Amino acid sequence: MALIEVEYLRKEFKRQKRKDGFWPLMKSLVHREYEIKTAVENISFTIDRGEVVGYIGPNGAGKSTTIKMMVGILVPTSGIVRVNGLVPYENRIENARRIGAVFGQKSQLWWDTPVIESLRLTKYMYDIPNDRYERNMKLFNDVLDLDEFKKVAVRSLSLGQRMRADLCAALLHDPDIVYLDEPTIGLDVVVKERIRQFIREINRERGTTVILTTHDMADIEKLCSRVMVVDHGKLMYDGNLETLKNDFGNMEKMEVDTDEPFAMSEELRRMGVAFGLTEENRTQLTYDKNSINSTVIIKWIMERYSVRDFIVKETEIEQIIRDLYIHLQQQGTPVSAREEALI
Ligand SMILES: Nc1ncnc2c1ncn2[C@@H]1O[C@H](COP(=O)(O)OP(=O)(O)OP(=O)(O)O)[C@@H](O)[C@H]1O
Repeated sequence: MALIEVEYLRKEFKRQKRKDGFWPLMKSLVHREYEIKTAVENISFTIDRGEVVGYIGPNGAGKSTTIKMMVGILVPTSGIVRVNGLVPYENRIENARRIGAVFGQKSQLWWDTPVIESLRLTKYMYDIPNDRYERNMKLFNDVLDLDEFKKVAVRSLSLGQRMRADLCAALLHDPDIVYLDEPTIGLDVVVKERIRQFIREINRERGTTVILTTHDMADIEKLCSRVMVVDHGKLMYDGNLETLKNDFGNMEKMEVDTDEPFAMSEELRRMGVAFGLTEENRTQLTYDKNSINSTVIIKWIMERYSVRDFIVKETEIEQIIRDLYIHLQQQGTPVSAREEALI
C-alpha cells in the first residue's frame, strides 16, 4: 500500500473581492463581496515509502496548500488524503507523531528560547527516549553543525542557522515522512549544500520519505528522483527526473575553440544547428540532440577548422523546467509521464 494516497483533492478559499479605485474600495468596506479561489483542483497521486519527491510549480500554483492538507493544517474542500492510513486533519496528533515539517518562511521553534532548549522541548513534546534523542542530536550535529549556535535564542539566528535548527527539530522524533516547504530559500550555497547532504542522508540511512517544494532547481537535481509539477491548482506533470530531462532537455549546447574565427555555414543551419555567442574564437552551437548527434557536428567542424578544444553541455535543469512551464502556459494540458496519475 502506498504511504501517501491523494484522490481528487480539492481546496477552495473564500476571499474578499479586491476593488480598484477609491470609491469602489470604500463601497466594498460596507458591502463585502466574496469570490471563490480554487487553490488545488482535483489532484490525485500516490507516494511510496522512501521516495524523494519534488513538488514544484510557479508562484501561487497550489504547492503549499497541498502540503498543508497532507500535514493536516488545512481541511480539504473535497477529496481524500490518507497518510500512513490516517486522514491527517481528523487525526492531527497521531499524524504529527509520524511526520516532520519545515516551512522555510516560518520557524516551528520557540522564538525567544535558545536552540538547545527548543530542541529539548521538542523531545518532551514527542516523548522521545533519552538514548534516541542523544543519538539523533549527535548525528544531526555532525552534519548541521548545531554546536556553533545552540545557545543562541532562535530570534537571533541567521536564516541558514534557523533552517538547520528547524530541520533538526523536524527530524528528532524519527518521522516516516518529512515535508519541506522551500527549505533552502534565501540560503548561501554552502548552507544549501549542507542541508541537501542532510536530506540525502536521512533518506538513505533511515528510508525517510521526503516531499519537497522549492523554486531552486538544483534542489530538484541533487535530491529528487521524481518530480510533480502543479500549475493553477492542477497536477500537470508527474514523472521521474530522467524522463523529464528526456522530454524537455533535448536542446544541447556545444562550445568550440578554433584557431581561426568560425563562420556559421548554411549547411550547418540546414542540419538544425543554431549559432550562438562568439567570444574571439570561441563559438556556441545549439541543436536538438534527438535530431543530430554531436559527433556529426564536431566531425564537420574538424574537417574545416583547427579545433583547440570543445565541450558539449546538457541543458540545465533550470532551462528544462522553464521550457516545461512555458509549454504548460501555452498548451494548458498535462504532460504525462505517469498517465494514470493525471486526471
Ligand atoms: N488562506 C488563503 N486564503 C485565500 N487564498 C489563499 C489562501 N492560501 C492560499 N491562497 C491562494 O491559493 C493559491 C495557491 O497558493 P499556495 O500558497 O498554495 O501557492 P504556492 O504554489 O505554494 O505558491 P508559492 O510558490 O508562491 O509559495 C494562491 O492563489 C493563493 O493566493
